[in-house]
Amino acid sequence: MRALLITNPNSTGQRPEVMRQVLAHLLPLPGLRLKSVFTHYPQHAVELCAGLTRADYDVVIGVGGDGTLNEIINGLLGGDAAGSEGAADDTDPTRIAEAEPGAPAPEPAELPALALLPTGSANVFARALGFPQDPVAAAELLARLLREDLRRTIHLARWNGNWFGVNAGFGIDADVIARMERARSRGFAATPLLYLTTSLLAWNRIRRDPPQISVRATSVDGGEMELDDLPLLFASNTNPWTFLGPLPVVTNPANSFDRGLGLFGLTHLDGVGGVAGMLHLLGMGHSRWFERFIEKRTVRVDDAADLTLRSVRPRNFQVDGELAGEFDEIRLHTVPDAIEVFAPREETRFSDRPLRQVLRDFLRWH
Ligand SMILES: Nc1ncnc2c1ncn2[C@@H]1O[C@H](COP(=O)(O)OP(=O)(O)OP(=O)(O)O)[C@@H](O)[C@H]1O
Repeated sequence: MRALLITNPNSTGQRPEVMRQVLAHLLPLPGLRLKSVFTHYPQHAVELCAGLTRADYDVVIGVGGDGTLNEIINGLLGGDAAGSEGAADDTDPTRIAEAEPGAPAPEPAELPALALLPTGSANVFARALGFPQDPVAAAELLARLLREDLRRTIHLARWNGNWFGVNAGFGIDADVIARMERARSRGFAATPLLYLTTSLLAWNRIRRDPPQISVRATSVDGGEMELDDLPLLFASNTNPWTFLGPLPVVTNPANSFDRGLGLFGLTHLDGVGGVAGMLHLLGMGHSRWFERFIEKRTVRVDDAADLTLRSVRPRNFQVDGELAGEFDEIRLHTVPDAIEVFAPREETRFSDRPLRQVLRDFLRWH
């Protein structure tokens, strides 16, 4: 088996000692021919993966966080990375509405399969696939998956021709990422506690100045939905949508890598309903009575094929945890069976954890 290991030295948990232990699990695999490279700058992983086929490598193993994953899938599947870079100043809705949805995706069997070892801060993709947060434990699991050739094909998603694996949206998620990037540039570590504090500040800000997002969604079975003036809206390819340390933010419990995009929104942020919505986002309140209570205040689609999000004015837009620029209109769609991944077969059902377990995990993490 020929493997390309792409390591992002800038990812939060990357250390030489971690790499040594990761390689100690992978190198003894019989028949493995491993080439190891480091990324030298943002978007380098896109260049490293562009045009690779199964004839070059059987598997590309990313060592990094969700940003590294995003670059690898855009390289392998042919995303328009230049388009996302240039998007920062492009807020002309006409141009975006007419944007090409992107070149057709290659067949999964023609591409190297994908694997990811989590050395980022959130690592939503790797953890939602069932990998442990610790990269060395994840490498041990990956070694077994490679040895037994345990792979599955998963859905990915596109935005204006580019690809994403985890989530995308404009609103509070993008604002939190913008604030986190500012904090990191000032030398603060991207700890879960900083994420939590930043999220609460951003929540307070959008309560005072709600973004007014409208959405048009078509589900895989052809159903349609149109809503306006939502203060909060997320689109996700994974379940959970994100993690705050051990705390999974579960927006769409029925969502998975085998279904269309999940869409989750809140209609109001104020009052008891607003607090309930926030608790729900923090992984609490998946009991039947709580679900019924917030049902009237939430918008949820678990299997969306196509989505158009609009904001009354240009807002930060985030993709897989990285800022992609400011937009007032974005088109997203799901691509079924887009890529093979080495991952455990069994689904991880984060939303089934009882409240006691959620609280225990949260306290242990502190
Ligand atoms: N050599 C490098 N120097 C600086 N930045 C890099 C380098 N290689 C990759 N990058 C950039 O680092 C950014 C962050 O990477 P990544 O998302 O993998 O880690 P993270 O932010 O720690 O994790 P997570 O997204 O899971 O929170 C990516 O946007 C990527 O473009």
